[in-house]
Amino acid sequence: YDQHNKKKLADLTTRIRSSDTAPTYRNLTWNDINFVHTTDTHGWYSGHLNQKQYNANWGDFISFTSHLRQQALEQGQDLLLIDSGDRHDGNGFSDITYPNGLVSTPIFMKQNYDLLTIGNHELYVWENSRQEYELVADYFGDKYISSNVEYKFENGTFAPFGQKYKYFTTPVQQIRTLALGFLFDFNRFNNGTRVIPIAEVITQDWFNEVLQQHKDKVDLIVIVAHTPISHDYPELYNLHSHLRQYFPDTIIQYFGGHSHIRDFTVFDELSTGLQSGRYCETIGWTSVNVKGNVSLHERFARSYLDFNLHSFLHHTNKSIHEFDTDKGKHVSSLITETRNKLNLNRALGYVNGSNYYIDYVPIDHKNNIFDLLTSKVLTTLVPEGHTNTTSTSDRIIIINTGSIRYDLYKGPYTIDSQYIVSPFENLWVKLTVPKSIATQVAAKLNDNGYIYAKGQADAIDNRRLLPPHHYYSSERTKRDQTPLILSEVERKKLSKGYVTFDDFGNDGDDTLHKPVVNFPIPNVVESVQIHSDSEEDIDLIFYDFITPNIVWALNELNYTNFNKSPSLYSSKYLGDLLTEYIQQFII
Ligand SMILES: Nc1nc2c(ncn2[C@@H]2O[C@H](COP(=O)(O)O)[C@@H](O)[C@H]2O)c(=O)[nH]1
Ligand SMILES: [Zn+2]
Ligand SMILES: [Zn+2]
Repeated sequence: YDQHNKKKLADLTTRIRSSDTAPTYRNLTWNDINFVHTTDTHGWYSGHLNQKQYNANWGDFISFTSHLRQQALEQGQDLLLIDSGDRHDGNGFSDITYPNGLVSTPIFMKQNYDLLTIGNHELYVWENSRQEYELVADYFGDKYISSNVEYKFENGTFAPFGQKYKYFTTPVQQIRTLALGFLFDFNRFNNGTRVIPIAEVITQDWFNEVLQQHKDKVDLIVIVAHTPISHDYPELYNLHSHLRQYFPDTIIQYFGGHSHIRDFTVFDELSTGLQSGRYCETIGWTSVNVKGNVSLHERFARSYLDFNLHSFLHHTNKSIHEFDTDKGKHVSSLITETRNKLNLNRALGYVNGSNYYIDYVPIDHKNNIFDLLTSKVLTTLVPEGHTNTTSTSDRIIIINTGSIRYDLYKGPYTIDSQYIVSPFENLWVKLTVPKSIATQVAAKLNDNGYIYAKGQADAIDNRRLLPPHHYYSSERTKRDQTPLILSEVERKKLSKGYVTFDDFGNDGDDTLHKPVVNFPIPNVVESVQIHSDSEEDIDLIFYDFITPNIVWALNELNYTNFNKSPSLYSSKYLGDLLTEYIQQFII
């Protein structure tokens, strides 16, 4: 804890002292009921050790919410903590253990959430689902809401993770609340679980009986979802139309996730949705006036808080010396101890020259990580049983961009860095196909919009498996942030960060930033390694995880004459390949 806090204090004092970088903040708007939301934390509970603007850890977050709860109480208002799932995959803190999350999830659980639900990353591997059911859902009891995801017992029966719904009255304002939880129509769940699509749930008797039973007893509906709230992703909007049949005049607050963006959308005059980014970069805030006949903007307010101590001190009006609670301090110590035990900070190499970004630069830019992978790193992939690549024949290697989880920053490259960038332990498999076909597969997989494009959200659409890194739907654009106070902003140098344009405008980010631009990234990228003109068939190599997508693309290309189960090409994980490349070459 001391080591962690000394570094943070040092960061902080430099920032506070050098007033030209001290950020300009937008304050939170409080109301009858206030919500703090996290989603897609993906194991980032240590904080971002090399990004000051996200330098708070889970212990700081616990201290922060403890002060917010106190403030709500003093103001005679309610405050609820909500999480929308995806709690590992993408950080060494969660992924270095088997199963993922073994030591990180208990730290996540130290935060006393009031409502939480399950993400798709809790469903790929059965061990994670069992941990989620037996540890997390069991611990949170009726606060864990999952209306459409179930866990299968050995006897073949199913039960929801936690509860299918929760009906309760809030402690301060006595707001009668019905809470439901939904995962998007995810079809890669392991066979010890199942996901019932929202479209099916709204036809089920149990669901409509719950709505019918509560239709005159509810002041507020809360939907905790691991489902995007963007307008061009239909599932929650279809749910909303159904709910409005039973609750035409009830306030409905949605909390979304999965697409890793900051977002706030208006469902109707009495309903909005908040989504709170990813990777402990963002804490989402929304407050709701549940009384009276007020306008949309008087009823709802939202903020996106940068996950850093400076922001937390500002919003709680605490000094660094009075901020840490005992529990927050304890969790910070636990994180430091656990990281040391896991040896996560052990350097494996060094990234010298520059950062390699996922989408801060165009996909073909020399500082784009996919350019580094396809033009350099993947050329070093050696077939199983071979010792070098000299003998490799012409080949094309395809990876899904969703498998690369974060930028590669210059400086020490540690065990943690490897998991942060490329956590998935996928085998490489191959199909030998005509060159003329192999060269079209990546384009075929990229010529489809992600599942958010209208009409493509149906269950058979296997393109859902390949979302771009984080998805800004077509109507989302990046605009310069309206300065809070022009003269103040002119005088201060803004740091780069999120500038979020949503249905309420672009004043949601609590910290003013110079916008980072997110360039579009495709579903897949390919490393084309063809050196001869021969018309021989070539090896098409890809992660075993994306086999369904490759098979889909080959069928779409009317090429069906292949063995449906590809053969093993290499068991060298991409993360290890990248590490070896960094150790071998100065990049
Ligand atoms: N190559 C692999 N990609 C994977 C694997 N598991 C997930 N993924 C990718 O992640 C996204 C979903 O991430 P989310 O945080 O947005 O839910 C998924 O669509 C894949 O692109 C894996 O084992 N291997
Ligand atoms: Zn996620
Ligand atoms: Zn997800």
